[in-house]
Amino acid sequence: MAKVYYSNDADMSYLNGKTVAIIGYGSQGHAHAQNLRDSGVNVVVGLRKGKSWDKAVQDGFDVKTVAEATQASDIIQILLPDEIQPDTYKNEIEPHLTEGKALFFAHGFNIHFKQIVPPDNVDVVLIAPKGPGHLVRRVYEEGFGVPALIAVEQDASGQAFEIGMAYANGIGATKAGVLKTTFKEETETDLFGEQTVLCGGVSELVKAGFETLTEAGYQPEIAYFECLHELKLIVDLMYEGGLTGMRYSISDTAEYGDYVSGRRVIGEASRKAMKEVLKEIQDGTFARNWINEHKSGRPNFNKMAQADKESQLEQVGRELRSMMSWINDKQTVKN
Ligand SMILES: NC(=O)C1=CN([C@@H]2O[C@H](COP(=O)(O)OP(=O)(O)OC[C@H]3O[C@@H](n4cnc5c(N)ncnc54)[C@H](OP(=O)(O)O)[C@@H]3O)[C@@H](O)[C@H]2O)C=CC1
Ligand SMILES: CC[C@](O)(C(C)=O)C(=O)O
Ligand SMILES: [Mg+2]
Ligand SMILES: [Mg+2]
Repeated sequence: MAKVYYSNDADMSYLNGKTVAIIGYGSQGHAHAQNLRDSGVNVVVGLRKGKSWDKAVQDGFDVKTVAEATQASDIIQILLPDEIQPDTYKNEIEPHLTEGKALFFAHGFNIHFKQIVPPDNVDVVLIAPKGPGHLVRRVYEEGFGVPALIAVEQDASGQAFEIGMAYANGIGATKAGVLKTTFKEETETDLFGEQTVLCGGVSELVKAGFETLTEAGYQPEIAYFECLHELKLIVDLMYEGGLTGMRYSISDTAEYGDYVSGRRVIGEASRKAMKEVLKEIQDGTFARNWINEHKSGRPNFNKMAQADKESQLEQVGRELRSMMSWINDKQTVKN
């Protein structure tokens, strides 16, 4: 079982006299910066000129270039998109990463796959909230916290874990619980989860269900409601009460169908495919492919994204969501 740490295990004095640079002010960046500031920590934000820069200034932060923010700080939390991090690190962070500083991440990809190799004389720590940044901020404002993972890859100071726990406390995570892991475990399980279940698995399941119904002659709008729209209702029930909670709320007819048909759809073939995906994550094949895809201008990524955007499922979805006043879909085209 994972070891879990709470507020009593954190000592904020490890951040006394220290400045934290939050590099990036997107989903995670704005939440870490604001929560730490509200917890009394001295924060600067590192960015390039643009939308996020203006927002961070508007939110009252001392905003600097990434190089200046790194220079001015003791703890540097990199909250840039993962594929951008290696170049920004090389050009703007590494030259100012002097002995005794600490490099923080919210996802282990670049350390685990050696796209960033920090010097031996700095701490390397992971604080990964298990929720999107806007939830991390909202729950903190409500007086609670979102659970997070903590991992130490390099402990140059001898205090890397304690500094990490103080940081986790500053963003509110210790109120919920902070689970100890490693960069390897966080990276591999995060990639596995998003590819096979949360993003890749669910998207393909939805597409397959929608196409099966429409090919059988059912109306696309009805297929959309049954295979995508209602997913949220079911996921919300799972989120609140696990599989048992979800099954408590659905009809017995649905529950019986769940038991007898679910495993026919996600059967041995899917489990075998999941094992293959996991192996390619573990042996670095996926990381190598993604890094090369990004470096070569993302031709396949763009092609696949475009194909799904133009699919009947997405066209019907945009139309139907425009009828739903409570949904804020920035992509919905209203007639
Ligand atoms: N999103 C999430 O829920 C979670 C994310 N993570 C991890 O957190 C990290 C950050 O992800 P996320 O918050 O989603 O990222 P976002 O895409 O939301 O934000 C990225 C930020 O980086 C800035 N940025 C992009 N390129 C540069 C650059 N070249 N120089 C300076 N600033 C730049 C962007 O500013 P601009 O406006 O200028 O583009 C923006 O402020 C990643 O490691 C991710 O894996 C971990 C857990 C959950
Ligand atoms: C599930 C997607 C995720 O892993 C996340 C928000 O945790 C990501 O990389 O965006
Ligand atoms: Mg994740
Ligand atoms: Mg991820």
